[in-house]
Amino acid sequence: MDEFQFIKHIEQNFYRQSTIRKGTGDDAAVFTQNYQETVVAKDMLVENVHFSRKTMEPFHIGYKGLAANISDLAAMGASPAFYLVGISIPPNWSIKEIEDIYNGFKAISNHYGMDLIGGDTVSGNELVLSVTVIGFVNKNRIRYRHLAKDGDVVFVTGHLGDSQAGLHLLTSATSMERFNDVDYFIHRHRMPTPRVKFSKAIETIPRVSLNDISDGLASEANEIAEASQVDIIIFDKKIPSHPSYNQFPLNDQKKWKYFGGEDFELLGTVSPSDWSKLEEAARISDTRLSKIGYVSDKKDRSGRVYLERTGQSRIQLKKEGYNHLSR
Ligand SMILES: Nc1ncnc2c1ncn2[C@@H]1O[C@H](COP(=O)(O)OP(=O)(O)OP(=O)(O)O)[C@@H](O)[C@H]1O
Ligand SMILES: Cc1ncc(C[n+]2csc(CCOP(=O)(O)O)c2C)c(N)n1
Ligand SMILES: [Mg+2]
Ligand SMILES: [Mg+2]
Ligand SMILES: [Mg+2]
Repeated sequence: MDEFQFIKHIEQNFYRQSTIRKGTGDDAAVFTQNYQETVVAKDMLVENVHFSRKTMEPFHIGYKGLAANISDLAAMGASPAFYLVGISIPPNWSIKEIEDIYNGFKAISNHYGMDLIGGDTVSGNELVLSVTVIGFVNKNRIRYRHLAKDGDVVFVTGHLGDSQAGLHLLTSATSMERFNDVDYFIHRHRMPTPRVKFSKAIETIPRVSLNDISDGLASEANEIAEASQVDIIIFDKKIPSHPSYNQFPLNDQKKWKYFGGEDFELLGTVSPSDWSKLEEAARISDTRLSKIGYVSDKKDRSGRVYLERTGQSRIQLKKEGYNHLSR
């Protein structure tokens, strides 16, 4: 199969989005849009950085590559519509394996009614995916990070630390039989759920600041605090974790839930007067929701995040976490 046959092979034969005028098959894609805001994001997945052939099957690579991108749309309040895929294919990957990556894309794109409308195919030494997603959101419902205000409630969806726990189970030398809920943690690592349902369910709330957790809670909370120029206080004991999470070494538990990343949960802030609406949205979207802290209303704020631990002094939670260029 050559490059052009490959493209023919992965093209969709019908489109779900009615706004599409031209998908794949010309020099570029064309879609029409009139009243909503268009939201665009790109995230890459690189062999031996984001995954190894030991930790992920090809299907998972495609699934997670698109899930990470959809998560950024959810973090802006946008509904996913389109995606484009740049792929560099090494000679030692079979066409069957590449097809399975695309089966991963198809599985999750199907779920959100998304269409593949373009991309690029090249050969290379390592498998690299560069995915671009496009979504839409109503003008006054964009969930910028800079929207946090004094006195807001700080919340997070789901459980934190699961993804790195899953990676640990996949890579550590100790036998998996020693652990409970192995399949759960591995699934959370390989096939994370972007919180689109929750993001749509909170549409009735006028102001929410939101960030998705790709680099860890500490990093993402600092991004909200810096962008909004507020101080955030987080309660250590309120961080939600899976009932079996306490089976891992204490140090790892702490490391993964604050600095691990790849959980793709949503972290945000909302006015206390809208908290009950948020709870209702969590209920109807079947999403776990936890109140984990608050935005300080003191005057001397500096865009920092602090961690409150029972019986111990308050410490600053620095912007540490997964960082590609920390060298
Ligand atoms: N190489 C680049 N060129 C142009 N803009 C970039 C580049 N890398 C990142 N950005 C932009 O910087 C901002 C922050 O990107 P970042 O990747 O940190 O956010 P994210 O996608 O939410 O996190 P993550 O990649 O950890 O999932 C975004 O606006 C992004 O588009
Ligand atoms: C084999 C293997 N080794 C390490 C990791 C951990 N990891 C890689 S990228 C990342 C943060 C998010 O990246 P980005 O900022 O690009 O979204 C994390 C936690 C992994 N998943 N697989
Ligand atoms: Mg990114
Ligand atoms: Mg993000
Ligand atoms: Mg990152």
